[in-house]
Amino acid sequence: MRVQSTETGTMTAQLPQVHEPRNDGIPLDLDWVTAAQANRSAIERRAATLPGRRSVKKDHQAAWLCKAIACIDLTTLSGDDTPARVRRLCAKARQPVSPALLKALGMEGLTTGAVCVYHDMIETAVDALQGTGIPVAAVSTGFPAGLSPFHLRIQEIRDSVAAGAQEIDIVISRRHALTGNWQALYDEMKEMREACGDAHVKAILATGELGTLRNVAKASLVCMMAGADFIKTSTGKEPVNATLPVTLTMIRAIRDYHDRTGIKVGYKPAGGISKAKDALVYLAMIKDELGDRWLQPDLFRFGASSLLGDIERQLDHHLSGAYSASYRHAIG
Ligand SMILES: O=C[C@H](O)COP(=O)(O)O
Repeated sequence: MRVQSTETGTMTAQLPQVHEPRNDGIPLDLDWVTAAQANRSAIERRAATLPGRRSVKKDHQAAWLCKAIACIDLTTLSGDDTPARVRRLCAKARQPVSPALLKALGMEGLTTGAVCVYHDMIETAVDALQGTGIPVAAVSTGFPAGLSPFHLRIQEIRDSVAAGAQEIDIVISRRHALTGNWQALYDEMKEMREACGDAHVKAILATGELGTLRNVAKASLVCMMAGADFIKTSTGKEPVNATLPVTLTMIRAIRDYHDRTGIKVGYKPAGGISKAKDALVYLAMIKDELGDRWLQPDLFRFGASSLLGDIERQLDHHLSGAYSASYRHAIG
């Protein structure tokens, strides 16, 4: 059996990579930013209907779960990270589920989208992923608070790129959004994007600290105008991380930006996404709001440390009819 279809159309778990032009950004358009709205009650009503709306079963579900794996930034961001833990994570990224399972699903060669680590672990990860094509993403700029001196944050980006990170997850200064200083946010983001060079940059908004969905919408637009390749919800360290209302707000900003500029920016929900069924809701929402093109790793990622383990468990169940113990899928 090969898992290649979904309930609503054909989809392989790893579609051929299409290369979009990067988002080089546009001048800050304050009129557009100021006019951005987010109707919290309407967004929350819509978000509340999402989990029950689309249910995918059997082979369709397995295809969507393989798609989710291909879009995971498999993450470890702990104070007690060690090279050995990062090497185990990289082994999991290379072979996210057991060879027998992959063979049965016809998904040999499936990998996660990236491995995401702190700066100090980049070289270990690059070494462990050699020959796989799996990029290393690094959280830089004084993650998670982003409050170290600005020149050090810029230097950290440069150091992370020099160490081999192909993707840089930066954190924005929340105070710029909270005080409505959109020019400062734009300038900061632009300088960070420049420091990344050819490495792609994901702008972490830390939405749980931005106060309102309207701020989330505005900060999303400003970061895209300043050249973010992806906008990302959270560090995983805020009290509230990725949510469905925040996701609707951010992906509608992405849609708006695409409608007006023709440029596609990626989306990364991160923090607290640990269940396969939640991943399916996110994928269905992306399909509905942005379309199939965004269901590829160059435009969509999950930032997650433990989601892969639950997906593996569900795929195991799909083939064997029985649930394995979660300790069998410890990493990821
Ligand atoms: O960017 C990724 C997040 O830090 C991962 O969060 P998580 O550990 O809640 O999955």
